[in-house]
Amino acid sequence: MIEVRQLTKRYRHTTAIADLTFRVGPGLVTGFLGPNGAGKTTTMRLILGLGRPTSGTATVGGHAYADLPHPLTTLGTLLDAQAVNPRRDGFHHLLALAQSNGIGARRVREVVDLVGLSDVAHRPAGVYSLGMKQRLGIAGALLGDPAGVMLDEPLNGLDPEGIVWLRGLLRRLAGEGRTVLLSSHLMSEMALIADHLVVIGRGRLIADTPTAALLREHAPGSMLVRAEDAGAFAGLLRGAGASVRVEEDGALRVRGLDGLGIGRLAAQHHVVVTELTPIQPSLETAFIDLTQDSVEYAAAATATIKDAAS
Ligand SMILES: Nc1ncnc2c1ncn2[C@@H]1O[C@H](COP(=O)(O)OP(=O)(O)OP(=O)(O)O)[C@@H](O)[C@H]1O
Repeated sequence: MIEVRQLTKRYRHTTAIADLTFRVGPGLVTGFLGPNGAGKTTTMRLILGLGRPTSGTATVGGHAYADLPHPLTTLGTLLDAQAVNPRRDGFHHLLALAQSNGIGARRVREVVDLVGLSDVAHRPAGVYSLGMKQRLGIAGALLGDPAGVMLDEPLNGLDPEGIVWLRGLLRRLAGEGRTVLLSSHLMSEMALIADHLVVIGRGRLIADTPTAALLREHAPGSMLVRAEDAGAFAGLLRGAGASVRVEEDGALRVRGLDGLGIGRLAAQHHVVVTELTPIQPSLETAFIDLTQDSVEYAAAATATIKDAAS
C-alpha cells in the first residue's frame, strides 16, 4: 500500500535518505527502525508529500498522497503528537480535523472513546501529558477509518498500560487487513509489536525482513549456565563445540549448544548444574549488530571528543 522507490532527499549539507526502496503491505504491523538521524521522519514526511524528494517516488495506494481524493480514509497519520493548539480541547481539535474532511461529530466521539480520552476530551490539550497527546494524535489518525495508518514514534511518552493498549490496537488494525507502519526507538517493544521490520541507517536501507528472521540471523539465543566448578565446565563445553563467555559473576553464556546438549554433557561428567536458563534473543542486539556502521552519534564519538578535550 505504501511504496517508496529509489527515494533520495538531499539538504544543502546532508543526504537525509539515499536511494531508499521498500514496500509496506496490508495485514501486518511494520516497524520502521533506525538510529537517530537515520532518516525515518524524512521518509515519512516525503510519503505524505511534505517536502519534495531530490529523486525517486513515494506513493500510497499507487498515488502521490497529495493526489488522493480522500487522504484521511486512505492513510491516517501521526507525525508530531505535540503539534496541537494548547488552548483547544481534544474534542474540538478532532472536530476541526473531521469537519475539514467531511467527517461528522459521531465519529469524533467514537475515536475519543477508542483511544481512552473520554474523561479529558473537553480539557485544553495544553494540559495533556505527552502520552495523552499521543492518544489524541492516534485518534486523529483513525478519524477517517483509514485503510492504513502511519505513526512516527507513537510509543514516546506512553506509560506501560498505554504501550500495551497501543500494541493491542495496532495488532487489531493489522488483523482487519489494514496497513500499519510505525517508527520507534523502543526495540524491545518493536520486537513485540512488529511482524516485519524495515531498518535504515544513514538514510540507506539495511534490512527489510520479518522480525523473527532478523532476530534469528543477528541475535542468536544463548543459554545462561551456572555450575559448581564453572571454569572446568566451560572447558568441557568448548570441547563440545560451544562458544562460552564467562560473565563477571561466574555464570557462563553459552552459544551453540541447547539445554539438552548442556544437560547431557553435565550428566556425563558429573557436573552439578545449578542454573540453566534460555536467554531470548533481543532486538537491541540485532539492531546494534545491523546498524553499527551507520550510527551517526555513537558513544565512541563522545569518547573521542572527551579525549581530545583532555
Ligand atoms: N530540514 C532539514 N534541513 C537539513 N537537514 C535535515 C532537515 N531535516 C532533516 N535533516 C537531516 O537529515 C537526517 C535525517 O533526519 P531525520 O529526522 O529524518 O532522521 P530520524 O531517523 O527521524 O531521526 P530521529 O530518530 O533522531 O528522529 C539528519 O541528519 C538530519 O539532521
